[in-house]
This record gives sequence, structure tokens and C-alpha cells, in this order.
Amino acid sequence: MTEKRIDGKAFAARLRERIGERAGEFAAKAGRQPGLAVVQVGEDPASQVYVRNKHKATVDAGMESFEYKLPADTSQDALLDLVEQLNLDNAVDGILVQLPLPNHLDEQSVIAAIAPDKDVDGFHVVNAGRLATGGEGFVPCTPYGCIMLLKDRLGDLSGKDAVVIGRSNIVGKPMAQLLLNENATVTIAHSRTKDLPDVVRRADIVVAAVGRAEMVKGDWVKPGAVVIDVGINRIERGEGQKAKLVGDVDYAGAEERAAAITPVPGGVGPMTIAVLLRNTLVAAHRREGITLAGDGL
Ligand SMILES: Nc1nc2c(c(=O)[nH]1)N[C@@H](CN(C=O)c1ccc(C(=O)N[C@@H](CCC(=O)O)C(=O)O)cc1)CN2
Ligand SMILES: [Mg+2]
Repeated sequence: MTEKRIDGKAFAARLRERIGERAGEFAAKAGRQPGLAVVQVGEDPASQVYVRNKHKATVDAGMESFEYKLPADTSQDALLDLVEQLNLDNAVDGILVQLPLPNHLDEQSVIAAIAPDKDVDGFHVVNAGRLATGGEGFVPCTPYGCIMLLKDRLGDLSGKDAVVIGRSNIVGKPMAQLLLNENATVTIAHSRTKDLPDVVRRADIVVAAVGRAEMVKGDWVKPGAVVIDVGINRIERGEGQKAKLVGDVDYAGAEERAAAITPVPGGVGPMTIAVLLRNTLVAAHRREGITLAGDGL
């Protein structure tokens, strides 16, 4: 019997291995490695971990990693100047500005400054528009990773009833768009949705991306549904104890009814970095005019 728990960590590790092989083939053809520039402003502890993990995963996959760590008081102009410099740098295929930025910086205008064809996060409005209209762009890494896990478990998503809880630009909206592109029937639920438990109970696929610890209860889940938990919530446990990570779904309750479910940690999170490498590989091929078979995976 297939295990209920969807092991995103193992799935992502296999993906990174294949991407590494493709990066080697690219380097042999192009005479250079694919390059990813990651910009971090300030010292948010979670961001430090994610940026460190991105650097390691990039190097392990045979790609070049360019890291820029700027002080928390960096000005908007200085950050925009760096982005412009990276837009013009031929060794850089992908640019990522780690979010969140310190409060005095305007995230939207920083994202807008990234060249769309180097926007491996898929956050630029041009890429959001391409996703919505069927163009060739970059899809945000976390939702793309969720779709990969869903297709791996369910195969064809056509005709499935899907509920996405959360409407952020970086997860909820692109997730809904990707599900629609797979011919699912999609509902986007949010803080003003009426009778949320009943809306969720109708779904074959539940994607929770609200950022509220264990908000989705077990008895909201339709028996046999597939549950994808995007939430990463840190629960402090007092003096000297490590914080506990939980998702947006009550895992123990939901697992009893779901056909399959992603854990936190070890579910969706690791897919984010694997897809980032995939997007960087795709960007490098497009920029060099080298064909990459399939979708790069
Ligand atoms: N520019 C971006 N900023 C942010 C993104 C993004 O995709 N682009 N996403 C998140 C942070 N993020 C990557 O940047 C990220 C989050 C979580 C994980 C992950 O592997 N999580 C682990 C748990 C790790 C932990 O202990 O915290 C898991 O779920 O198993 C990877 C990447 C916000 N910012
Ligand atoms: Mg801000």
C-alpha cells in the first residue's frame, strides 16, 4: 500500500540529483555553469537558514552560486542598483531576492526591477501574466513543487475539486492558476470565506497556505482527499527548548481521513529549493539558446 505521508524531502532529493546531471550537460555545451544570484538584506534568522540551504543546494547541483548579503539598513536605491548590475551580468541566469525584506524596503518595486527572464522566483508581474495566459515564463517555486507532488500521487488532476486556502501572490494565486491549468475545478478560500469547513469538505484536493498554525481541522477533510500543507509555523516551547514547526493543517486529525498528506517539516518546504534549481537550469538554457528536453526535470 502507498504510504499516506508524502515524502517531499525524498522527492526533492531525487529531483536535485536529476537537475545536477542536466546542469553538467549544460556546462559541457555552454562552457560555463548555470548561475544563481541570491540577495539577502538583513539577518532574519529563518532567511539566513534558507539562503544557506539554497547556496549549498546550488553548488551541490553543479551550479554557480553568487551570494550578496547586505546590511539591514540598505537603501532602496542601493538594492535596486545591485539588481540592475545582476540583470546585466552574463554569468547570472537567475536572480532571487530573499523575502521578507526589512520594512523600509518596497518589495514590489524590487521584484519589478528584476529582469523577467532571470526572475527564477516567478514573482514578477510579467511572469504572473505569462502563467495566467499560458505563456512561457517562470512559475513560483512553492506552488510548482505542490503540483509536482499532487501529480505524482494522483496522476491526472482533470476534473478534481480543489480548494486553495490563502490568496497570496507568491503561493495562493499561482497555486490556483496551476490547478486550473491542470483542468481542476478551483475554489480560492480566504479569511472572508463563509462556512470554510464546508467548503474544504467538498474538496478532492486541499492546499493550505494561510500561515495559521493547525487551522485546518481533521474533520474538515473529505475522506480520501489529498492534503498539501504549505504552512510553516514556529511554535515557541519555552526556555532552552527548540521551537516546534507545524503546518496550517492539524496533521494527526487530517491524516486519519486523507488518502495522502504532506508533513511539516519534510513536505512542501524542500520542494521550494529543488524547483528553484530547476528554474535556474531552465533560465540558463533559454539564455544560451540551448534546448532542454521536457520541462527540465
Ligand atoms: N524570494 C523568496 N523568498 C521566500 C520564498 C521564496 O520562494 N522566494 N519562500 C519562503 C522561504 N523559503 C525559500 O526561500 C523556504 C522555506 C522553507 C523551506 C524548507 O525547506 N522548509 C523545511 C523546514 C525548514 C525549517 O526548519 O524552517 C520544511 O518545510 O521541511 C525552504 C525554503 C519565504 N521567502
Ligand atoms: Mg516591506
